[in-house]
Amino acid sequence: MAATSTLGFVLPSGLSPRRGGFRVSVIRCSASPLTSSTGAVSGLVEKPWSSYNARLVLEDGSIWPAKSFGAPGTRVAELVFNTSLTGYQEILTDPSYAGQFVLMTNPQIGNTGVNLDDEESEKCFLAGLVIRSLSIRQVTSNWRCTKTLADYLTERNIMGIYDLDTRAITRRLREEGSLNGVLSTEQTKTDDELLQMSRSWDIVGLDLISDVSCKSPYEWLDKSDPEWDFNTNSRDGKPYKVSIYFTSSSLIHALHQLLTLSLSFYTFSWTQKVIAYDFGIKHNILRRLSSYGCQITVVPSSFPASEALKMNPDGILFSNGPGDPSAVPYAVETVKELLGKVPVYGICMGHQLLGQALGGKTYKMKFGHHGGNHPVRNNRTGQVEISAQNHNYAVDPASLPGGVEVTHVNLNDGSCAGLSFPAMNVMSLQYHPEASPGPHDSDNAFREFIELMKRSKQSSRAMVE
Ligand SMILES: NC(=O)CC[C@H](N)C(=O)O
Repeated sequence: MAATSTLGFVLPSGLSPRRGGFRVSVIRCSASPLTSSTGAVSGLVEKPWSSYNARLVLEDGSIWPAKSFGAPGTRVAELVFNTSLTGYQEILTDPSYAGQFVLMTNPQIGNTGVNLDDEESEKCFLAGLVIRSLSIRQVTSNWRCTKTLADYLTERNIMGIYDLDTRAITRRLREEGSLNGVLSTEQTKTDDELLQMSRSWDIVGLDLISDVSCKSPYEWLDKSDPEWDFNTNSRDGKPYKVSIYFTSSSLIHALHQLLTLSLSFYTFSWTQKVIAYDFGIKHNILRRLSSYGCQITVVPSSFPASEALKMNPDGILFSNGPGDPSAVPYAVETVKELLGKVPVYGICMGHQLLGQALGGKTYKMKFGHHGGNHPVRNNRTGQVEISAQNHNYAVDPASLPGGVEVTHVNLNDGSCAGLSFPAMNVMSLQYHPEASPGPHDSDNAFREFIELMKRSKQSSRAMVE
């Protein structure tokens, strides 16, 4: 098989990426500033090849020499590629990447360092970051930057490697599907040992949610920073209000209208109480809900449905989260218990759990969708949104019972990207309306959830009256 070098040259058959990549890289490295294993600029003149201190070994037997810029060690995970051009800090802190190495197809990573605002959770949960070129201290530049990417990863004990042919690896993943791999800086481990390690591990069937979920319930108050809030319709968290206009001069008619409108005002001005099941929730989901006026309680993945119902919520959100939805039957049971009792909204893992709870099946995709440029068609409006996505599993629409509508379709491969089951006030999206990182086209989905909760409240009020 022909191998591609770190500069993208195709090497003759028989040369492994390891040897080929190594030779060509030396040329490139001699033109770059030298770095130590933590990414710090070194004053010493080193032989460039001496900094090839890491290996990525994939289960298909390919070995990719690289330079380490994060934590040292040896870790096994599934390798996925992400096509986002920006937003690496949000990707690093998205808990849905637990159990995965993320390879960024954008070759320039680290240019803007990291800052205090772009965190999507408290920690980095991914197993490691794989990039082509690392921007180091001299060229990290942004007005919000507080730290270099290398220092950030090292402090958080996350592995990072650079200076390998990410383009060739992406092609491999696209052709062969997601591959398991081992990232190692340990020179004492042989290639064979690392290969065996990658082949004896599997993400399928692992419950990764319980490691990333919160341990006890908490209230969430933070809204999107008004300076960054791209959707003025989210009203900055103010409760919903209606304007009252009188069109009749008749006093009786006016009084009647006033009574009717005050009832609807009562409904509209009521902040929506939402319980958010944390399967690995991203902060921007919570910020967007809060900006739309919701009062949110976040609960752990194991929180009993009966307890959630006792809190009398207006709606329940099932969040994004890592790994295989079939590995967490307890979460599917919780979703089932809540179905039909209160309006529900699923995002990504939440969507997959809803798909299963409704009687459908999920399957593992070839290499999934990870990036900020996925076109999705809204079947109801015919409009196309460019969306942020991060998932390796999908709901099989053919497995769903009658009455469940596929509302959104991924236009790259026709896979199911959204569901609705009006009879039970269910809506869900396979992708990320909260973006972070990514385009904001789908933000309206949060408003649709608010409207679903309001409609359900109005109809239960009508039934009581
Ligand atoms: N972002 C997510 O919620 C990911 C869902 C699931 N872990 C998948 O890979 O499909």
